[in-house]
Amino acid sequence: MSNANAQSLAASKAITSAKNVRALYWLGDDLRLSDNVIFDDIAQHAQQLMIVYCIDPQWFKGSQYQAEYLGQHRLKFLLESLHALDEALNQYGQQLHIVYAQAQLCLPHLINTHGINRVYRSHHSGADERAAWQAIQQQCDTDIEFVSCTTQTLFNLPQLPFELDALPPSFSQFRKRIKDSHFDAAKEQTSWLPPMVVLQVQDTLLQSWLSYPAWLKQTHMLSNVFCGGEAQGLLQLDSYFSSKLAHRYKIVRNELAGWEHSTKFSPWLANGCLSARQVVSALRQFESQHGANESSQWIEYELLWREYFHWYGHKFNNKLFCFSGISGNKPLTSFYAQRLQAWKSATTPFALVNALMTQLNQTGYMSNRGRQIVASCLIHELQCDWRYGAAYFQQQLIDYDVAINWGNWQYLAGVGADPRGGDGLILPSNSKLTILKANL
Ligand SMILES: Cc1cc2nc3c(=O)[nH]c(=O)nc-3n(C[C@H](O)[C@H](O)[C@H](O)COP(=O)(O)OP(=O)(O)OC[C@H]3O[C@@H](n4cnc5c(N)ncnc54)[C@H](O)[C@@H]3O)c2cc1C
Repeated sequence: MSNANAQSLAASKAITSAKNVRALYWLGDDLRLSDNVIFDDIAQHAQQLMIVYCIDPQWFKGSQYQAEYLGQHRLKFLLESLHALDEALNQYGQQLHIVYAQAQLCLPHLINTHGINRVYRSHHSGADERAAWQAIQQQCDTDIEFVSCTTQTLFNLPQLPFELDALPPSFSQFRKRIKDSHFDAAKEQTSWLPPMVVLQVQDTLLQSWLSYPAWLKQTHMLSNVFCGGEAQGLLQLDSYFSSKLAHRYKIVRNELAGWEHSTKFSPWLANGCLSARQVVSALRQFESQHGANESSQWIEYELLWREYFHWYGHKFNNKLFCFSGISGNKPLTSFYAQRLQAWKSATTPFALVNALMTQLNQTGYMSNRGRQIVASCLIHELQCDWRYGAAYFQQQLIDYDVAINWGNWQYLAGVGADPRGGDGLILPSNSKLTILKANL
């Protein structure tokens, strides 16, 4: 199934007229009702609906890079986002079913036992997520329709002025190419959703998936300044643009700490509680009221970095996780257990790195410049394989986003896009200490 919204939705409309649609919406990084093309399509074409989010038990097992997929801070933000969405859905007479099971295992079962004939999913920039989507399709009858739509990026694939295979090799070229392209404005929330598909609760398999372990609910013990959910994301959007902070963004965005030095939209964007289009709409409104300057425009520039990495993830698939990245050149680094452990536990010889890692460990967030510093330290000072750092960020960051995270790590390791750097921080190897000294 193509990810092109226009094409998949047009196809789904043609089929819709002929049948009664019992839809299943498998949620991922699209935890919102507003500006969500999938909910809009469901409202128009489905007669019944089941909404599911799968928490995969594998997420809590160690990976090959000695980190979990999902740490406590991420889990807390995710659960808050899911519960907020469930509450919002209740207003529509709907419910979010959170199942503790691998999607490839439980979704085909749910689809087959509940007479589902159409499945929706947001098109994901992660290779594993896309593989899971394919695996589910292969386990279902061929007359079930699978519809995948873009909800994370500004542009849809057909709106890009090039084929995905021809994605420019550097961010600067990407930015030039899309300069005159247009994306859709953010949309309002749907006013209606179809009634629920009634769950076969006597099904013992389903019962076991619905009763997820008690420890999963313990994350409220953690305190954090960030709170997940669409309403909280919209509140942060409103709060940021109600002030004049955007007029100073470029000047202060590289500060290492401070709530107001950057937008802090990333956790909500990563979980899809906010859309990039909503951010751009709010930014344009701010600029029409208060005027644009270099700083306010720089917010859109950073969102284009995000956009670039998303399409980069779509294009390069598993190369995102390769030691030699997309460049094919292996960095001169290795795996050093003790150095990695010192880095993770904030006990390196570098005070600044330790302070930043402590911040990450305690909150699940770190500023962009902080991330660049600790990543450069792991790669260039401690000479560790960059993938161990990327995997630790994956576990810890509440704004973890597969393409942005692994793309930025590749970039800093010199094996990704634009390896000579476009953001002013990539250092030649003989000046690797400069970054630490400059910030001490
Ligand atoms: C090694 C490393 C790993 C990173 N991992 C992630 C990640 O997993 N998830 C994530 O969202 N960001 C990641 N970033 C990018 C960036 O650090 C965060 O997006 C930013 O710090 C989030 O804070 P903010 O929302 O206040 O950003 P702002 O400075 O206010 O920027 C606004 C938005 O622009 C986007 N953005 C900003 N910087 C970047 C960037 N370098 N690359 C792509 N998009 C950007 C984000 O969506 C951000 O919310 C990483 C950066 C590095 C160096």
